[in-house]
Amino acid sequence: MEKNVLGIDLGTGSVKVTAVNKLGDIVGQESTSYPNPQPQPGWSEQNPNDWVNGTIAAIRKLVNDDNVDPVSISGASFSGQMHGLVLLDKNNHVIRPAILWNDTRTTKQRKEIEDKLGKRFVEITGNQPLEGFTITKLLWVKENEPENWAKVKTFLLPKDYLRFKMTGNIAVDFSDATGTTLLDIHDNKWSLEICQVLGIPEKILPPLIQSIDYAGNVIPDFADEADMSTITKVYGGAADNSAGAVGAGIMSPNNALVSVGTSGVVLHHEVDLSTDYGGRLQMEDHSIPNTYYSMGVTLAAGDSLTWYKNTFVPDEDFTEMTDEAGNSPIGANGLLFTPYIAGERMPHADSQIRGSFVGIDRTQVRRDFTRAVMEGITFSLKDILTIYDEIGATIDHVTSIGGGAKSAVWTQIQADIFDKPVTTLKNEQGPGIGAAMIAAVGLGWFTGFPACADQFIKFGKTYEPIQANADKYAKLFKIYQQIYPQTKKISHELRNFR
Ligand SMILES: Nc1ncnc2c1ncn2[C@@H]1O[C@H](COP(=O)(O)OP(=O)(O)O)[C@@H](O)[C@H]1O
Ligand SMILES: O=C(CO)[C@@H](O)[C@H](O)COP(=O)(O)O
Repeated sequence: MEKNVLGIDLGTGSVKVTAVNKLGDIVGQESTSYPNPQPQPGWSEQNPNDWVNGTIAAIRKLVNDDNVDPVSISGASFSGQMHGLVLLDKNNHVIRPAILWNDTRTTKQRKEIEDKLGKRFVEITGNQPLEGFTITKLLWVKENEPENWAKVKTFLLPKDYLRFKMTGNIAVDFSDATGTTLLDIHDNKWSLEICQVLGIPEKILPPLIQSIDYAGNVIPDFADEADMSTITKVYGGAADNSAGAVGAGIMSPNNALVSVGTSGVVLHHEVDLSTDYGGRLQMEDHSIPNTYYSMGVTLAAGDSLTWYKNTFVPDEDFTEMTDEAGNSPIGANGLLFTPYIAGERMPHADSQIRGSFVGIDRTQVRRDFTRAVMEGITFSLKDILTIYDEIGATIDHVTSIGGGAKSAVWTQIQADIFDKPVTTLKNEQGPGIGAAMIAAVGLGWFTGFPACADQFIKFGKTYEPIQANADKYAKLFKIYQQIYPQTKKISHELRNFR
């Protein structure tokens, strides 16, 4: 009988489940969307049980509509949206909605950590204590919801909660543990120094596992609900950007990953911790054992386009809308957009900045606005690539994944703005393929990730930069870079009106 692995990509907009056979062929792919409530400006939450129910619904469709035999599913693993805080009580029940990676309510807690630990925090974790990271969310609950804090037995990251519901076992994998910024990245242990200084009880720290570690079989309750078999072995899984890098074959430093999902990411493979980014970029443990990756994150990349579409173009699908933008010229007839609609993380770690359209002219039409949004998101990723340039990294090629890579118009814009060749995957779901690869390596189907990559990764088209476009974008990028410093004060003053 054919054997398959499941890659479960728990994104912010939806969960995508991909079944892949031993040859690396996708034999089924299903997804379920779920809401992302924003109860106040800057807040972003999700109900962890929506992730579980969404995954169950997607797997049921895979089994019943795509005819993936449950007994053929030898292994499953995960790619998960990072940093989100799931708090569990003594009965392992969820205490409050998860506080997500793009929730920026925690500026006060960020400052407290900076005041108490200063540079030492970056030395230990490889990261700054930014609003997005789990540690500031823990402190926020401790300070603002003492009744919930008193109930906390442990905490998990999003995909780790899903794994717990599938296997009954509690653990966090290392690639998501660095994203909490509570892990000492040098010795891969929870930092008791940070816990002590910030008053976080050691007893709530969950056990740590590697991405490729066996984490248990699917338990009968979950198998019944999802039409699965308890034969399926479950493996640790990884932070979505780690899994995305694996699924896109980013295994050397000259090839960067760009991901446009809800967030936007530029990611660089790091063989060790020798490059000191000083917290300007994130540094994370990788799912490939004993390696790391650095990355910069735009908080609202695909999220900006989704906001724009829902608000102004609700009756067209993404493909129609982005294709139409292909008929607007480079620079959208003089219109620029900054995607800071949820604040920004990198290069401007500013929870109060907000987005803007600059240069609106009465000759412009809808396609210009759509193009400006797509270009502005891409400029924000170029801003991150510029940090790598300054540090001296040699990146000569980009692999592009995530929902944004579905659009040929946008991928060409990426090639032109980055002024580098950009390759897509045949199936843009890099994180899902990466998650399936983790299960395949965990099962021992392959000797390691490089051998699995040879079989599982199928590249699509390469978009070469068009020099005339790249030259125009280089000039526009200089203008784009002036918008943040010039709108910062205005954005901050508007805070009280949001
Ligand atoms: N056909 C398309 N063309 C361009 N962008 C798209 C298309 N479909 C979806 N997107 C963008 O991709 C984003 C979702 O990407 P995805 O990788 O699924 O995100 P997540 O993992 O955060 O759920 C959306 O926010 C949207 O902006
Ligand atoms: O915060 C980060 C990475 O540090 C985000 O990249 C999240 O991991 C969410 O990812 P998507 O839902 O956009 O894939």
